[in-house]
Amino acid sequence: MTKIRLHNSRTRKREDFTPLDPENVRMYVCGPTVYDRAHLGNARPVVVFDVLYRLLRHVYGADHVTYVRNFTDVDDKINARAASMQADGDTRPLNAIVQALTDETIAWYHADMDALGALRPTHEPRATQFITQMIAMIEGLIAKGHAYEVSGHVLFDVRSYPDYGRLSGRSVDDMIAGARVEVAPYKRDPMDFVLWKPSDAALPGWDSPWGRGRPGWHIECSAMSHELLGASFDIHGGGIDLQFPHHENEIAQSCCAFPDAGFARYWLHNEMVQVEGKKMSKSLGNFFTVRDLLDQGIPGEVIRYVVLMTHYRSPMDWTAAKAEEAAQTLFKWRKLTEGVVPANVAQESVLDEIAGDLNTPGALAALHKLETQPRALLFNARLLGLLNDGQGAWYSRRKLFYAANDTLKILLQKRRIAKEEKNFARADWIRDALKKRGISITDMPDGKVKPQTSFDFADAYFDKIEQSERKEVFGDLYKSDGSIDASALVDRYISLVASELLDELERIE
Ligand SMILES: Nc1ncnc2c1ncn2[C@@H]1O[C@H](COP(=O)(O)OP(=O)(O)OP(=O)(O)O)[C@@H](O)[C@H]1O
Ligand SMILES: [Zn+2]
Repeated sequence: MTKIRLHNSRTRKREDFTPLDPENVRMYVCGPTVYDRAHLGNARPVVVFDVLYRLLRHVYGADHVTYVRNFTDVDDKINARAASMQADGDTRPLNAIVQALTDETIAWYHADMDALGALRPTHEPRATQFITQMIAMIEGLIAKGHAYEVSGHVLFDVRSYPDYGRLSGRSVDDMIAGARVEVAPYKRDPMDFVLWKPSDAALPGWDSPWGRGRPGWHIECSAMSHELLGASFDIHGGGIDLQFPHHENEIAQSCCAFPDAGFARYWLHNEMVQVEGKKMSKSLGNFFTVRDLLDQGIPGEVIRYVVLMTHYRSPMDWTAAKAEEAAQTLFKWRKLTEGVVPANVAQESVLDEIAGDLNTPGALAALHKLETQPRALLFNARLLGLLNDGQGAWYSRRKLFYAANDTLKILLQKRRIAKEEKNFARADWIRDALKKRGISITDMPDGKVKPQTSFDFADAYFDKIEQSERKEVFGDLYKSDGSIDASALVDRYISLVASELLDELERIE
């Protein structure tokens, strides 16, 4: 069996991975707070843990892995967004806005992450569906002396858990000094964090022993992982920005609620997507969404490849050069594997890299060496979630486009040959047919031919094409604002005319 080795943030060591139960390997990853489109940073853990999920499925069998990734659909950031929508004129009650906002954001998230070739996790619990379990867990923590109620709030008492801070390797006093902790008069210790807080009538809220209120963020993950994976499970993942305080707090809650269980055994954290050295984040406003990239015509598979180019424990950034390199490689690989039946064997060179703490750049390098074996290339690329069926539409479009480019070359070559053969009627037919469609060709001194047209012809052509067909013919040219570059449109127009004329030539000959 393939030996999986993972860097465990908790021990700060690379460890052999042995699941509690190989029949049911269990992983929990913190999912998004749903009030906005996912940015590229949010997509990174999705891709990273999808690679791990695929690896576990490969090694233990697809039916022997349970992967849970939650949706945080109750949160002050969601309430704030809903309130600002109300301020902007949305007349619905706040609760209705929150419901619509979270539903819509989840649908976007699914569409965007599907486009990246990420498998849907086994369970995608919404926090609001597990309020009962959260309340029960909080009651248990109070009963054991790990939490206390003050004026409608329930707080976790960090001093009651001596291991608090172990995950991030800090003492409580260091954390107080370094962190921006909310100081509140009702806290016994500034590090104590909220398990439950009161909601006024307008805000989402649930009845509880402490009055109508809502859960804190951290308790959501403790309750949902316990409900769906049990008190002990194998892997817990998320971005490094969650290590403290979120994961520290999850550990404190779960280990105090179920002291005989171990909670999560392997902790994995992905490093951040950065923009000019800073974490990409909504609050800094330095982000672009996955949807922005897709709308620019960058295929999801290319975005995924760019993410895989960097090891998950190193910071990464997005550059146009990387996207270009990814697109060229994937175009080549799709071409090599067109119509090929995948070999059903994982290549050690690829698998060892993935199993060695998810060394995806190493795995990509190993895939390059498989280019002479298309069947192996296809199977092993799919271990990384690349070259999936149903994700190659961009390839077909691009191929069509290249083919259209080729047809222009072929057409002009036919004209050159006709001239050489003194078949001037044919050479003139080509020139005149192009001219009729607004494309003039100039013979350059170096023997090359330069096609030229005015934008008006391209534009008229565009207008003539049925709305429903436009996506097929011009889909890859649209920019994120919905417009098409004039020069891209003109180039495409010339290519399309050339292929039409080639067809016509074939018919009349
Ligand atoms: N720049 C980033 N790079 C990598 N992962 C990130 C980045 N920003 C957020 N994440 C991860 O995305 C996942 C979803 O997190 P969440 O929805 O809480 O993001 P967020 O906190 O709303 O984003 P932001 O930090 O932009 O406000 C988490 O696992 C988090 O660690
Ligand atoms: Zn979490």
